Amino acid sequence: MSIKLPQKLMLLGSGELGKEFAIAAQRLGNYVVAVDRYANAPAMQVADAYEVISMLSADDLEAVVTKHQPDIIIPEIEAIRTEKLLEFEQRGITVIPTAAATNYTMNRDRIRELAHQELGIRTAKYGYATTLEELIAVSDEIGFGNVVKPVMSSSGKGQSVVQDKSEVEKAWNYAIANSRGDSQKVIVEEFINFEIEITLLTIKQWNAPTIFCSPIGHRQERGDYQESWQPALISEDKILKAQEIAIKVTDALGGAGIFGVEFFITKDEVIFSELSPRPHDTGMVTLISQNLNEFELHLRAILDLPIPHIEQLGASASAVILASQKSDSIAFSGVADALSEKDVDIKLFGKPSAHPYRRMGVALAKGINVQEAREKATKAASKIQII
Ligand SMILES: Nc1ncnc2c1ncn2[C@@H]1O[C@H](COP(=O)(O)OP(=O)(O)OP(=O)(O)O)[C@@H](O)[C@H]1O
Ligand SMILES: NCC(=O)N[C@@H]1O[C@H](COP(=O)([O-])[O-])[C@@H](O)[C@H]1O
Ligand SMILES: [Mg+2]
Repeated sequence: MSIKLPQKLMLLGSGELGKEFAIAAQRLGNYVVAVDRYANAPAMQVADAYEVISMLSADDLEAVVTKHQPDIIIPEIEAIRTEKLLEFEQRGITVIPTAAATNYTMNRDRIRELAHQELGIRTAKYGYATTLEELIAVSDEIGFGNVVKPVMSSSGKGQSVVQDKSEVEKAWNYAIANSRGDSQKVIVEEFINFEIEITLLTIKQWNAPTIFCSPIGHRQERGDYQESWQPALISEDKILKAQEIAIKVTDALGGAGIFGVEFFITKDEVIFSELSPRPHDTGMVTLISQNLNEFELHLRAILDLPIPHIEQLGASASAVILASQKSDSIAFSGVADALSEKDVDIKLFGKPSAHPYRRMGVALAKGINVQEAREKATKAASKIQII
């Protein structure tokens, strides 16, 4: 297969990850339509056209696809009416990585069943609940501490760590209140006491073997990523084990594009957690750490362009810049100060409004080792204030 350029690409979801993808796509002259639930979303600012719709509405999706006639649809978030994507695919539009893959990963339960039940991959012990009573019962089976998450959510929304029985009701209410769409189902997972958690960026190509980036280590708070670094210092045999699992899952999902495959690494085990069939937030470190970043890799894989070599450029890190309060008028201070240090870069996403913990930007750094890179990135991020 050889894909002619330019292509008309429709991004479903237009946040910071979509913005960097749109920039990569534009650099090869493609036409980008950015879609999201609110106006002036980051990717819309760099796209040829944009649409504001509910991506959970089949009618809204139909209207924008009819209007723009994209060659390729590229989901950027999980919460999309994925049944509609199956229909578009049947009508001959390419959906990345495949419509079935977006359907599997829209909810945590489907991808978990695929990995654990069908492919026999080691995951945390887990169960589901659709009422508080069920959650109480299933929590007892799984044991404490455990982690309760809505089956449809991302970036830690609605997620809590439950230490004992007295906290179950609070976790239920929090999960249901923060679930995306109309889902009332939660997953309970055994708490894994990992040494490190990693994202293995896995690039599945149309006509070439699957390739990998060097593993990315990360640290999360409230279920949301705070800093990431590359390379993650884990043993070669654990990397090979993670690659083997990533190949299994991504082969089952099919198609082409980058996947962020998440693992918990314990002293003896490599435990599959979940995956994004698209660039991963922790993979923003590749904006500084590689010759081709995760967005360029996604684009090349989608457009069947060669990836002759992925070069890791040395110890690098990213640290998030979070909002601390609600605001509709965003301005930043401290940018000059943060950029005064060598090998430090800042990306500000241009989100039009803020609320507590919303990710507004990211600081990137290179260092003589991972520890120094992390310190530089964290220090740079801390200098940026939202005023
Ligand atoms: N079973 C578990 N044991 C220990 N920690 C966990 C467990 N499940 C989740 N976590 C912690 O919470 C983080 C977020 O969980 P998870 O990746 O499932 O949520 P998410 O909302 O899909 O996040 P994202 O969309 O940003 O990838 C994990 O990266 C990990 O740090
Ligand atoms: N872990 C998934 C993730 O990082 N997704 C990224 O965050 C955006 C939503 O941000 P918002 O909630 O601030 O609008 C999404 O559009 C995507 O770029
Ligand atoms: Mg995750």
